[in-house]
Amino acid sequence: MPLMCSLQTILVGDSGVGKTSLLVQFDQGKFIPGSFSATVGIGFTNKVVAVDGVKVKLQIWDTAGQERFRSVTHAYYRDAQALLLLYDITSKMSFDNIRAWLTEIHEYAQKDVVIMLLGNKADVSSERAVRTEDGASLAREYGVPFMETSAKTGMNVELAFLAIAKELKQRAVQPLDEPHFQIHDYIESQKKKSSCCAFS
Ligand SMILES: Nc1nc2c(ncn2[C@@H]2O[C@H](COP(=O)(O)OP(=O)(O)OP(=O)(O)O)[C@@H](O)[C@H]2O)c(=O)[nH]1
Repeated sequence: MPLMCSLQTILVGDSGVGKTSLLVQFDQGKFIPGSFSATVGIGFTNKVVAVDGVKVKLQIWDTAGQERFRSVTHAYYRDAQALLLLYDITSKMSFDNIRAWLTEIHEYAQKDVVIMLLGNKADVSSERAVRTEDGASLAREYGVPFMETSAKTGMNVELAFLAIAKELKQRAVQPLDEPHFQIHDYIESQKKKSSCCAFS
């Protein structure tokens, strides 16, 4: 299978929402429970995924959510083609901060960056502080796709990254006058499928 393109994706959101855990789950298929060790600065992982018969290399940058690293991470926004913006469904504050994150993204990232909103820690339903419909409605307001994920169980983790890879790959190969791949429709159809079938 030929390697088609290399794409840069960046994970952002408040400290502790689960950015590193999401990336570890996607890359290694595991969740490391226990004490929380905040990311210092920035790290990255390369992951090759197959999209419609071609290989796409995702270079995924994992940023530190802590305020004191903000100027370091801004520098990486510029080169990103996609951005996964996370909040924690058990933290209302992390959700309330999403608007501020989006303001920063619009200031520093490329105009056509693909943004996806993720409500992580969906496995911790007993401590839920943000309703699914509130996440969906904020995403609609900004015109970005949305899903809830769990870095612990793996729920929707692969789907989030593969939807991004598919969107970016389509943008890279598709002439502008052809009908565009619809990331929202794709995610909804895959969410319905995933309750019964493997991702394809
Ligand atoms: N139950 C549950 N815990 C999670 C999930 N994702 C992350 N955690 C836990 O939340 C804590 C913070 O996770 P990290 O992945 O380090 O968070 P981060 O967003 O990378 O934090 P910074 O590096 O400071 O920006 C850790 O204790 C994780 O084990 C999840 O989906 N479910």
